[in-house]
Amino acid sequence: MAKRIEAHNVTAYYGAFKAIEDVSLTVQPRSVVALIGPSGCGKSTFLRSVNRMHEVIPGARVEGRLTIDDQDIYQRDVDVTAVRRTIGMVFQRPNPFPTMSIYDNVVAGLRLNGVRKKSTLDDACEKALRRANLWEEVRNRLSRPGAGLSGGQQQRLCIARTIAVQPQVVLMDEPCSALDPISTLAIEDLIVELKNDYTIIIVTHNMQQAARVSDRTAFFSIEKTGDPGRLIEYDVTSKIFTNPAEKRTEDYITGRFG
Ligand SMILES: Nc1ncnc2c1ncn2[C@@H]1O[C@H](COP(=O)(O)OP(=O)(O)OP(=O)(O)O)[C@@H](O)[C@H]1O
Repeated sequence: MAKRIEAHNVTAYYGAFKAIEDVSLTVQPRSVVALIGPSGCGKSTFLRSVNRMHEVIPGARVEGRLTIDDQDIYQRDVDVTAVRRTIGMVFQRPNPFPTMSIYDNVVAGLRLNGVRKKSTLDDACEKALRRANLWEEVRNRLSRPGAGLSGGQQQRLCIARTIAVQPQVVLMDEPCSALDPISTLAIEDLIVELKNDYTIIIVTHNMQQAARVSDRTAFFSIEKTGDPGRLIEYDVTSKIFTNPAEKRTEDYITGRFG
């Protein structure tokens, strides 16, 4: 199920502004990669280019090659909706559909894909909620609004909604930044578990989080304001945090800059 992601010289623009330049990296299937770096260095931009969300912004475009198991997702004949279905995304703030029940939130994507059979939806709902470590907490209130859950539960609901459509890659953009420490640890445990089935890329400002959940870490940075973000160093997470090859990485992780 999980897929390998390869970026080759990915450059992304917002109109004339080049936000990231020549980013090349490979993410192995069933692994977690953390993207770290100072604000504005292009972590979210890179993340959104992996499921073709970047181009949703007017004037935004991507150059270079991005492949998912050798399929170039920017090729002209690629079905963008299919790409986004394969590559799920979890955002900074939990964003359950506010008027929908917990159940309807989880199966929303399946319904969009045309699944109507109640038993199929029921099974998928339970499976996704179990996978997201939320089933026991919500099994008796599936018809209640998703918006009535705590922040941490809402984020796990959003993860359940994302995995219900069986993506192969899950992108997470600071998924814990709005959560308390206990909910954060629950999400981190979940990320580590989900790695058994999915390829995961996570943007995080929290170095301990990157160290706890990721196999590899990519450090992005910018030289000066107005310059594009670049990938400075990409390596096994323990190496990045204990013995980075680049001085700029060391300065960042030790808090000397950024
Ligand atoms: N919609 C947009 N239109 C124009 N420029 C944008 C847009 N979104 C981001 N940018 C710019 O692109 C650059 C990279 O932004 P991005 O959000 O990818 O950085 P980031 O590393 O994720 O930052 P942060 O850690 O603060 O979330 C920044 O200079 C930012 O101002």
